[in-house]
Amino acid sequence: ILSLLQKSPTTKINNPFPPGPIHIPIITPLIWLTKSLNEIEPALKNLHAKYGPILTLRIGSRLAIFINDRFFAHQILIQNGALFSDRPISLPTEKFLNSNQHNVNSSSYGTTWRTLRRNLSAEMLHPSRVKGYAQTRIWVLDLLLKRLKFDIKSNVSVKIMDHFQHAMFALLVFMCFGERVDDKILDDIAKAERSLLLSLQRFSVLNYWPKITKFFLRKRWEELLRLRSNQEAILVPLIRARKEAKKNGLCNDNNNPRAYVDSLLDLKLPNEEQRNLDESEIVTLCSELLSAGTDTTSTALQWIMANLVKYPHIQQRIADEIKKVMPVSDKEEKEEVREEDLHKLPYLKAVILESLRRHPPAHFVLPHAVSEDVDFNGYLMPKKGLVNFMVAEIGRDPKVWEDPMAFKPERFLNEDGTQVEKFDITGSKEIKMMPFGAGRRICPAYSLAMLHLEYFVANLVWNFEWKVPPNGGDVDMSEKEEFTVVMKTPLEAHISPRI
Ligand code: HEM
Repeated sequence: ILSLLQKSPTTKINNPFPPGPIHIPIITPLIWLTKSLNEIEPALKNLHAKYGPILTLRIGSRLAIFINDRFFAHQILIQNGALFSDRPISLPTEKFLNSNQHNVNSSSYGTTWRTLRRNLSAEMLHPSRVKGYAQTRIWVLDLLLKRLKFDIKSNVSVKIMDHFQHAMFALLVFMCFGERVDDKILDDIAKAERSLLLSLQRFSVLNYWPKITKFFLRKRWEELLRLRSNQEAILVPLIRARKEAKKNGLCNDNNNPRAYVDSLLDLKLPNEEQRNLDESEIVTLCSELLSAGTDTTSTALQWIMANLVKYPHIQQRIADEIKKVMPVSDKEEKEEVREEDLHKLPYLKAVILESLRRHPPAHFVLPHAVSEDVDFNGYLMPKKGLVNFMVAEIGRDPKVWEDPMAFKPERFLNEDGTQVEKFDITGSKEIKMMPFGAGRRICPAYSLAMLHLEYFVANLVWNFEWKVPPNGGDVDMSEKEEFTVVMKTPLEAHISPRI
């Protein structure tokens, strides 16, 4: 209770906080606290309509500022990035899972974050490294197509989300540990990661009055410990196996590109006496890569394919575009669409951008923390205050996007069908949508994610025709919150080989 009564940090700036709804000490902060961000999204939309594009909520002991305006977002994230790129101090359960803020997404804006992010960007996401995993993508595509072909033999329609998640997982596990783990281990890793992700909200209550909850909610604390040790029990053997292989000089040749774990085993933390990461921290960082990359990408894939089922003419146009770049072949098996050819497919890219605009997998970014008191357009943004952005709303702004709820890939094309001046998804010059965030904390993997989406969608359309199942009615595009914002009714499609 004491923490809920804490005063706002003292400040020399006398401006008011941005406006917000009535604050009843203890009661309203607790009400907001019990809900996830996605749960309060509808309330936030109403509050923005009432108070304008910048508003304040007190959530627990924290002051949270929400932005629903692309110019403000640009001012904060790009023009004043250094002041708004910190993360909040993690709560006890979060600290337990993120190794005391030793991963990219949770670490404070400073040397550790820079070291971890630079390592991820240089070692895994640099174009030369991404190229090194081209064979892995071919293998995963083959895996995905085989699973779909197997499924359509016995089923009239296929629930595709599991297949997408499995494929993304296989790909990221390979990039992480440098090996093709068998299906059983893959399943175990996926289950361990998902059960942690989906339980986070349930554990949040443990962060308040830990001394009391440790006693009254002992079972829940034990469950958290069990989930983490289960995750370690699965991932540590893979880390040790790679360490051994590295020692024996078996890693890092053409057949065996450098894995994320290799880079983590070599990494030293400059502001912690150049120490290496310990095993538990490596588990945390690998888990971050897997969870940040799997659900986001497979959710995006599902929304894209749902739109292609809903709008067959858009699907057909992609298929026609691909046909033009494919070599004539007399082989019985279809050739795959190669990633070198993706740049020749502007309509495909437009479809993917339109889907990320209309159905961003994340409706908010991760909370940013303010580094020092800031006078922002006459309001006080206090040090340690949280700032977040209405990502979905910003991409649906009718002042930028005509008929914003309609699915129109042509928005991203010139009249002659070429790409509109390379649409800037990073928002560095101006923000029109921000599915990957923007500025210093932007998703470091946005190019890799775009590559994955283009490569898999191209090949899924090239290999199959996707339709509504017989008697399936229309595709239900309602949203539901999980870790990402997913389809409320998961996509079920009737798929048949494309002739
Ligand atoms: C369609 C796929 C993806 C979407 C929509 C997406 C979206 C996002 C968003 C909105 C953020 C938060 C930005 C902020 O806090 O301002 C983020 C951060 C992050 N993403 Fe992604 N992401 C995707 C794929 C990936 C993949 C494949 C990886 C890893 C291989 C990844 C790794 C990360 C990491 C490490 C961060 C934290 C960055 C930091 O705090 O510095 N993401 N992503």
